[in-house]
Amino acid sequence: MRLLGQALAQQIDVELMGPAVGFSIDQLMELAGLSVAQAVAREYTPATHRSILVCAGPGNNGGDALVAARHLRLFGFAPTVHFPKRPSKDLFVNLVKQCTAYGIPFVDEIETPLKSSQLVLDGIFGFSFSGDIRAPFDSIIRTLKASPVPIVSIDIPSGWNVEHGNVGGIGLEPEMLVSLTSPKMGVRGYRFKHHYLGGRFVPPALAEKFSLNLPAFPGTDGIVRLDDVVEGEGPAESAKI
Ligand SMILES: NC(=O)C1=CN([C@@H]2O[C@H](COP(=O)(O)OP(=O)(O)OC[C@H]3O[C@@H](n4cnc5c(N)ncnc54)[C@H](OP(=O)(O)O)[C@@H]3O)[C@@H](O)[C@H]2O)[C@@H](O)CC1
Ligand SMILES: [K+]
Repeated sequence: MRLLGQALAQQIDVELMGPAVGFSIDQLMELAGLSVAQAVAREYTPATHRSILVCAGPGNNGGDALVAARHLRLFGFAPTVHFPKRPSKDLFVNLVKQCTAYGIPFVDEIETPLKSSQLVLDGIFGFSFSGDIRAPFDSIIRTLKASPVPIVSIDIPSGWNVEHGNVGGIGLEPEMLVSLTSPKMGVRGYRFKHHYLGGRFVPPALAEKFSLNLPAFPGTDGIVRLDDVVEGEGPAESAKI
């Protein structure tokens, strides 16, 4: 697999929604979030991990988390959402409405709900994260790091540099990662207990154009389990992007 740096991940995102391919963000987010929920349900059951604290950030990684929360509810889990910084775009307003319509509660702080959660879904930051972690997410990430509740991260563990990984150890340390499109360079060599690839939406021609070398998704599944250690190596030019 070709591991993606920040600029390349963003470029592929733009091409998926560009004139040649024509996806809308709502479509991609629905498929991404559904695949995250499917991966969670593959490894955890409502019998053992019913209460899931979903932490949603201000970008599309947060949108994926809201979509995943809705599907997890349908799969028999009981998600609770913390979404402290909400974009005013219709997409996010409607995702919140949908979660509410499915009976999913929103909470203003995480300390209390974390105590009664069996799993955390980390949709705080995705491939556009950079720099030092700003409030309120700095304290959210500190609280999650101090908790023994296992974490599932969407696309990249929050707080990790997309290309250089968990710099300074400030990021989350999830036991499961669901990479989207293709794993990011920052997770190279890192061992997760469970690592899936989701987001089965890349047209073959686009995968070929960017030499993604994606694994086959089995049958009708939207997810594929990856080896525990990401061994993928980008072609020389990905390091420069
Ligand atoms: N093609 C695909 O694979 C698809 C991928 N998808 C998903 O989209 C994700 C990428 O989404 P994205 O581009 O919206 O960025 P993402 O990282 O969620 O949020 C960035 C925001 O966070 C903030 N922020 C940044 N740094 C910060 C800091 N240090 N400290 C504090 N805040 C910080 C900053 O917000 P601001 O503070 O400016 O309001 C910025 O705007 C991707 O990972 C995948 O999950 C699918 O939905 C669709 C198809
Ligand atoms: K994340």
